Amino acid sequence: SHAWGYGPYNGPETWEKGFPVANGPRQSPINIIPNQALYERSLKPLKLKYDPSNSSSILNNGHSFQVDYVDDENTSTLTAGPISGIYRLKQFHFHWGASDDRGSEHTVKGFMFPCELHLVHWNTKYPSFGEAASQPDGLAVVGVFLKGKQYIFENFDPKTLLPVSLDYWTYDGSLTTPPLLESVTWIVLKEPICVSPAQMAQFRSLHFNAEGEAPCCMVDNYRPPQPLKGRVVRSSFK
Ligand SMILES: CCN[C@H]1CN(CCOC)S(=O)(=O)c2sc(S(N)(=O)=O)cc21
Ligand SMILES: [Zn+2]
Repeated sequence: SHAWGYGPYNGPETWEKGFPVANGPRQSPINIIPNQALYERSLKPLKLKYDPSNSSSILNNGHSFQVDYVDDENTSTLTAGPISGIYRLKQFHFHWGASDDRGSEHTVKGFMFPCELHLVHWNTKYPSFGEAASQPDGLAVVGVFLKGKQYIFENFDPKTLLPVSLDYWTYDGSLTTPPLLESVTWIVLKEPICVSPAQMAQFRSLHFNAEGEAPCCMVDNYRPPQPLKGRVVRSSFK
């Protein structure tokens, strides 16, 4: 079977063939309707602790580009928020559009941002990332919207990718790419961060395919919103 992707013949509408869970009860992304979210004051603030020295590599995996982290210690972790226990940062990556009118995976009242960052963490109650990825409480992904504006990065560690406010929406969902595992507690931050048009142009200059082949720009690598199927989205803020 041909590999999954985002094109007309292997895109999100075809994924159910290889991955029947595509029509499962807790698929991601979703459209977030803020005034239908349930404020829960018992939801704790997120605690994100990142050690920049844990970053190990950056690679184009043919679907996005991702920065991988060394995850054999609790030095870059997500705790509190809607989760219990300690989740370790495994990698972060992005999804974006061919133009600024689309690209994010989650939408807010139908609004699409040009880009969305995903910080992927796994539950250390399981022996490994791979094991955690198949458990209903195995992963926690922090989603951050990106919008257009001039934005300078002073130095580079995941903290600099986070907005001032860590107010968030949370719901039980899945990977947004195959294998679409329904193992993700989604934590979507309300406040976007800013990137410049030049930075978005850099994203759009990446390619889906390998060097030497006819270049195919890596754009529109997002899955559209999936049915809520009765799930409740909770918010950490009023
Ligand atoms: C291109 C492949 N993407 C997936 C690879 N991984 C799954 C590994 O299965 C054992 S993963 O856990 O690193 C994640 S998180 C994620 S999203 N967009 O929901 O945040 C997609 C993937
Ligand atoms: Zn993602």
